[in-house]
Amino acid sequence: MLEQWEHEDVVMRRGRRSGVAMVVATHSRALGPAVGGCRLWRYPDWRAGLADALRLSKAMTVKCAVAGLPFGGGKSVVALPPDTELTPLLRQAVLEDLGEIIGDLDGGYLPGPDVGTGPEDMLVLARHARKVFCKPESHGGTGSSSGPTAVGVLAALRAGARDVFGTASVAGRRVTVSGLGAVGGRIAAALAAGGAELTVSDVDIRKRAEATAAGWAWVEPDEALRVPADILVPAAVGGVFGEGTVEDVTAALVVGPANNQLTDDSVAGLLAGRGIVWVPDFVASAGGVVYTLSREFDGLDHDAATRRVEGIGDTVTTLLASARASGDTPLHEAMALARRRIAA
Ligand SMILES: NC(=O)c1ccc[n+]([C@@H]2O[C@H](COP(=O)([O-])OP(=O)(O)OC[C@H]3O[C@@H](n4cnc5c(N)ncnc54)[C@H](O)[C@@H]3O)[C@@H](O)[C@H]2O)c1
Repeated sequence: MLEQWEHEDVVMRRGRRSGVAMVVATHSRALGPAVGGCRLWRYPDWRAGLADALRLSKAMTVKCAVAGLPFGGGKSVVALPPDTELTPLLRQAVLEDLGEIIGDLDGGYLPGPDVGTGPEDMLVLARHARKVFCKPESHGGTGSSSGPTAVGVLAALRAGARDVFGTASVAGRRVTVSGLGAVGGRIAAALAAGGAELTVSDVDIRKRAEATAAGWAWVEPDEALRVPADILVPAAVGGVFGEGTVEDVTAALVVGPANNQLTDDSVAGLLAGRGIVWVPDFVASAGGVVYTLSREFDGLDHDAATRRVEGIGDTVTTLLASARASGDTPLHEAMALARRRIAA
């Protein structure tokens, strides 16, 4: 197993308070300290949590490199057993345990929130760790990064629309947003305000009433790829596009925040083969990390940090132009850019 790892450090421990297995994976510090969120999630077993930490930390290295950030990639995963009831006491114990591991790394891995954790949890980690990102604003942090993530996706979407349709405007475009959560909900509202014809989808049926009240069409999640659309925004879970689903996609442009949208990298070629422009998820979803590091590390104010996030649009324009010129996929171009920056 070790022979297959490209990672610099992987620390795995059973929490001494919680008894829960947890991993802190540092993929690369070639460009700077490793940043990446803390995932607190139920897994079938600890191996699945370890695999997730390895995969997600590598994705963070690429995300930071393409976004031009002087940081490396890391991730921490607390692998709760499947039937665990996460009581407030257990939550406190796992966060203290995780904080201790991060503290031992002495600033080599700088955490922030991810699936299952939020700004308040960062206060627990901060008792042990040298630096944590996204503490609540009341404690001097910048809080949740879902707003800036949405801003970055919208910049990527406009750049993609300019490339595919010749205009960045979404007025009159049929757009499907799958997943109306913290990021997808904001994207849907902004697209509707820009005149898009929206169709939305979520596994949480309560979102249907919100969507209907806003005047948006609703589709069940398993129909989201198939419904006629110009642009598809995956804003829910990963693994959306694979050999069995690429054929279903009707949109000419796919761009959204959901992490790890492809079941494997070869799917980028299948999408391109159908004439679909897919903006790599790690490019489109970098707004949160760009904003947070710009504010909390570089000390920029909100407006300046937001301008940096909007720069994701320029990155997408460049990547799509070089993909068009080379005949390679946007994924290939983005990975090549990351490799060049890491090697420089
Ligand atoms: N929040 C951020 O700053 C950020 C940054 C980078 C990437 N992302 C990624 O973007 C995605 C959305 O993040 P979020 O913060 O909005 O999460 P969230 O949990 O707030 O929202 C996700 C939404 O998707 C819905 N959903 C789950 N499974 C679904 C399915 N199969 N079909 C349709 N809807 C489904 C959920 O009910 C929920 O409403 C995630 O993949 C996340 O990892 C988020």
